[in-house]
Amino acid sequence: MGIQKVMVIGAGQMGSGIAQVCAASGYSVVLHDLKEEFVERGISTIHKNLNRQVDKGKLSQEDMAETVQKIQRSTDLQNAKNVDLVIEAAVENMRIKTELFAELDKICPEGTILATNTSSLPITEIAAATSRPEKVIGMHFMNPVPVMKLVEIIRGLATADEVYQTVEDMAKALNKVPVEVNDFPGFVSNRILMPMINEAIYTLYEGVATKEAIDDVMKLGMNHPMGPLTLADFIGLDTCLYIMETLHEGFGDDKYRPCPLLRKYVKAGWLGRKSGRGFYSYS
Ligand SMILES: CC(=O)CC(=O)SCCNC(=O)CCNC(=O)[C@H](O)C(C)(C)COP(=O)(O)OP(=O)(O)OC[C@H]1O[C@@H](n2cnc3c(N)ncnc32)[C@H](O)[C@@H]1OP(=O)(O)O
Ligand SMILES: NC(=O)C1=CN([C@@H]2O[C@H](COP(=O)(O)OP(=O)(O)OC[C@H]3O[C@@H](n4cnc5c(N)ncnc54)[C@H](OP(=O)(O)O)[C@@H]3O)[C@@H](O)[C@H]2O)C=CC1
Repeated sequence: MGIQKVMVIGAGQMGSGIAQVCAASGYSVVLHDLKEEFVERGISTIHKNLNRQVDKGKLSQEDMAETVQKIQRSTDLQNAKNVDLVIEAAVENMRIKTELFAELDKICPEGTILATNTSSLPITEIAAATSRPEKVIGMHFMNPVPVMKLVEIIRGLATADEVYQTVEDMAKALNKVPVEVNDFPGFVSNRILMPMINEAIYTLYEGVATKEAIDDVMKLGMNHPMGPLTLADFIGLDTCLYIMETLHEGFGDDKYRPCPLLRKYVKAGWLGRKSGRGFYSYS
């Protein structure tokens, strides 16, 4: 099962990064989002990242041009009709993902693998929206995609071994390190990371310390590259809330209840770095 052409759905922070690394490794990429302006925003992020590498002398102008020209823009899902692999990186919402997968199942050729970059949602449930659950798999990249080495690969109940192998090979071709995990809420990464972030938000909510102090404790005391509140802003507070809700519902255990302050910020539209304000302000 050779992968040559990939559609990435969602041109946000994850989708743009995934499109960039796929194109840089020689794959033809179709970057799809609902509106042209979102696709253009994703393309401009890719330009910014590649330009940074050119400025540092890590990438030549020619290689940058070659990468950029491998990315085709799309606002019509029918463009999935001739791709070998779809990597879905739209918003963390089960209804949106199952609707997309049901539609892709109708559009894509029989052999096309449908992967999702979901942070926490059950792969098996997403797969059940299609008539090809054996070709549905989780391919969970980490943020920022061009930098982080891990790709968590999640098998759904019906995922075929051959499909797993193809996706693992592709992750290696992208110069990433694949790690296989089973289909449980939050997989491994967010089952461990997100309760820590949620606890940091409770620590702020209960007035134990300022946001800066909480971040400093974890950065200087535990050597984390970013404090948990800075990291929450970086991931997106909406995504953090959706993940906590998936853990809470999926395990039925109140230890996963999202902090009310997180809910309040998301309701206010304070989504973190991507909206200009979260725990911190970004101009
Ligand atoms: C929610 C989920 O489902 C799963 C997740 O993704 S959870 C989030 C996982 N990610 C993390 O935990 C990230 C934690 N933070 C870090 O590792 C670091 O702060 C960081 C890599 C983001 C930045 O590192 P830093 O040392 O502070 O900054 P800096 O020196 O400027 O950058 C290091 C490199 O990353 C690159 N970089 C930084 N931010 C970037 C971005 N947003 N996009 C692309 N590249 C970026 C820089 O260009 C630089 O590249 P070179 O080594 O080629 O020069
Ligand atoms: N942020 C992170 O650190 C990580 C996130 N993830 C996962 O990746 C996915 C994307 O997250 P992220 O990139 O941060 O989110 P963003 O909000 O940055 O981007 C999501 C993009 O998808 C678009 N979109 C929404 N619905 C559709 C649709 N039906 N069809 C096509 N495009 C759509 C959005 O458009 P609009 O603006 O109109 O909504 C937006 O441009 C989520 O599932 C998330 O859980 C995985 C790893 C890390």
